[in-house]
Amino acid sequence: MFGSNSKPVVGITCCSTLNGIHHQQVVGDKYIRALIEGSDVIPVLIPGFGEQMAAILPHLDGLYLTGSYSNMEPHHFGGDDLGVEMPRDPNRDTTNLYLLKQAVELKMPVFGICRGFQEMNVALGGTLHQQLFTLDNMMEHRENKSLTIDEQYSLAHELTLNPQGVLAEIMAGELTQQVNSLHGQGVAKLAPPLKVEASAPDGLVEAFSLADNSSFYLGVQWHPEWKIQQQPFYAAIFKRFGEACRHFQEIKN
Ligand SMILES: N[C@@H](CCC(=O)NCCCC(=O)O)C(=O)O
Repeated sequence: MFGSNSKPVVGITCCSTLNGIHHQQVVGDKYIRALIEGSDVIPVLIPGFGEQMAAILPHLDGLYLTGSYSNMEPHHFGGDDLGVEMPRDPNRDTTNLYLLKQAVELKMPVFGICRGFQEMNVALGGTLHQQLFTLDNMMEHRENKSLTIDEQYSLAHELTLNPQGVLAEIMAGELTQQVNSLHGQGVAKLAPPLKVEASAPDGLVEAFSLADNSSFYLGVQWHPEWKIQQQPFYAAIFKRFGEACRHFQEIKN
């Protein structure tokens, strides 16, 4: 986008929020900061205005999907509307699901976190548990909102990596890691093109990538963007995404 010697450009899709009576398009500062510091790329924000936003894709070297307190609307994955009050962001749903399918076609590197991870699964035909916390034999994956922010994002459970996955490769075969946990939904059916990269002690899918490794498509349920300098595992994931974007930048033309 900015010349052949420049850093890769990565699109970050926005959330729609209300600021007073005004609708706004926003991305959390921590997500942008981690991308700049950890992946060494130039971030560009993509507003959630639907399929027309795909016109930006030829100018990008990667796509990055953040977490959000909002939940995907269940009709996107064939789920029932449970009739419960929940934060929604239908503009983000439609924009991200469309951009994800296009990015896979282009073999563009994609990295998604928490809600972004859930969107990546649904975009390729997977489904979600809408209320993990009501299921038997599942751990509590939600944060305790009465705690400080540092406490909420502190390490919460173990993760077992797939020895054949990219995460295991990044961590030189160290198959046990620790991660934070701040979500109420989770993967029910994994989309057919995906393979499990990591799982929680209760068996929940915590990370995935494309089974055929045809492109970098890494989704993680936890929040590696939180203080990446303090967690070598988190920093290594951002570094690897940056490398994938640099490689894509080199080969795409
Ligand atoms: N709403 C979904 C996804 C959870 C999620 O992305 N949380 C992000 C919290 C705020 C942040 O750190 O950006 C779910 O509950 O599963």
